[in-house]
Amino acid sequence: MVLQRITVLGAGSWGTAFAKVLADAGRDVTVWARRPEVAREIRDEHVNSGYLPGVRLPDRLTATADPAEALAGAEAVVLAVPSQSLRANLTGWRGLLPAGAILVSLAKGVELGTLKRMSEVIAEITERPEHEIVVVSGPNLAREIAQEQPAAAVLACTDHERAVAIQHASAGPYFRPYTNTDVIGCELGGACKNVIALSCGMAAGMGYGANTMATLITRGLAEMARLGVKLGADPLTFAGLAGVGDLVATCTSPLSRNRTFGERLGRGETLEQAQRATGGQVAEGVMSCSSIRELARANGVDMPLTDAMHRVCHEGADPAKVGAELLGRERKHEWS
Ligand SMILES: NC(=O)c1ccc[n+]([C@@H]2O[C@H](COP(=O)([O-])OP(=O)(O)OC[C@H]3O[C@@H](n4cnc5c(N)ncnc54)[C@H](O)[C@@H]3O)[C@@H](O)[C@H]2O)c1
Ligand SMILES: O=P(O)(O)OC[C@H](O)CO
Repeated sequence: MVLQRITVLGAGSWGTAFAKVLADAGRDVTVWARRPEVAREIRDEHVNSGYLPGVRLPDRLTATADPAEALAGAEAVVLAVPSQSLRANLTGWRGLLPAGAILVSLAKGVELGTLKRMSEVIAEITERPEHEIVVVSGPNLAREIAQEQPAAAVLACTDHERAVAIQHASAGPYFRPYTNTDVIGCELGGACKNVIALSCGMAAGMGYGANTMATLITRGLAEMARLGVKLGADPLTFAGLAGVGDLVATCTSPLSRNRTFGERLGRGETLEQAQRATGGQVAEGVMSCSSIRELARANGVDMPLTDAMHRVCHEGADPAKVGAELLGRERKHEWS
């Protein structure tokens, strides 16, 4: 399957950076931007100054604010909007999706209310089988990729052929995509790491150092793997790019919006203050801590860090008190 014409729906940080990856790999790419002025800037000036300032976009990448125009003739459609708005956006685009186009999800989250992974939401709205959906995950901070810093990613799809098609369409000198058939593990890894990154940011904001970060990353990995395995994921996935890889990148980088958001909470800001300061950029963990916590509870899985972040974000709990409670829990074996 050779793909040439690809549409990216969403012109935020990762949508634009991934569109650049595809164009640099030789694909003809059209980006849909919600705001016409963003579409115009990408199309005419080859920049997206609001999301990726200083990055020159390839000439073969164009943009429009008209979804019908963006989607005409697309062989693959990349969904690059935040998790909690994917359902509403996709419902509007449903009738415009070309038959047979491979659907690709960039979103990292679990839907509030339904507790569905993004590929499950896409399958439900489009009435397509899940094997037609490819999930992109891994340590992929958009700004670094847009600057052409080397990185790898995972393309997960239960249909290996479709994953390979997107692999061929996106592989290039600075972007190395691997295929994987464990969609559940890759999606849960991507969603859960945002919550753990919030907790690492919070710890940094409280003045803690490397030992605390390493503890949160490692125990975060333990709880996300516990949930994943319970829901049918391959435990090995969590040792890979969509697990520990993305955890390390997001939990340690000042570029991560989740980590930065958590840092503000750790410094004593309220949720509203932190939201105002991040100026509309999405920190998916803020919502996913609640949906993942609910998913874990429904499946009898213990996720103390996720529960703690829910309490800080949505119940006004004091970070220091929550930290003390985490340390004071019943003592246990590392793997129990
Ligand atoms: N930024 C990254 O480094 C990165 C990397 C990997 C994965 N992701 C994931 O990709 C998804 C998209 O992230 P992003 O960084 O491109 O987000 P972003 O906030 O930078 O951009 C979101 C885009 O979606 C559009 N949009 C449409 N409907 C919206 C709505 N109701 N609310 C908000 N925005 C709406 C916005 O206009 C914008 O173009 C997220 O799930 C994120 O976790 C991001
Ligand atoms: O900036 P964040 O925190 O949304 O993280 C971005 C990516 O998911 C990192 O892989």
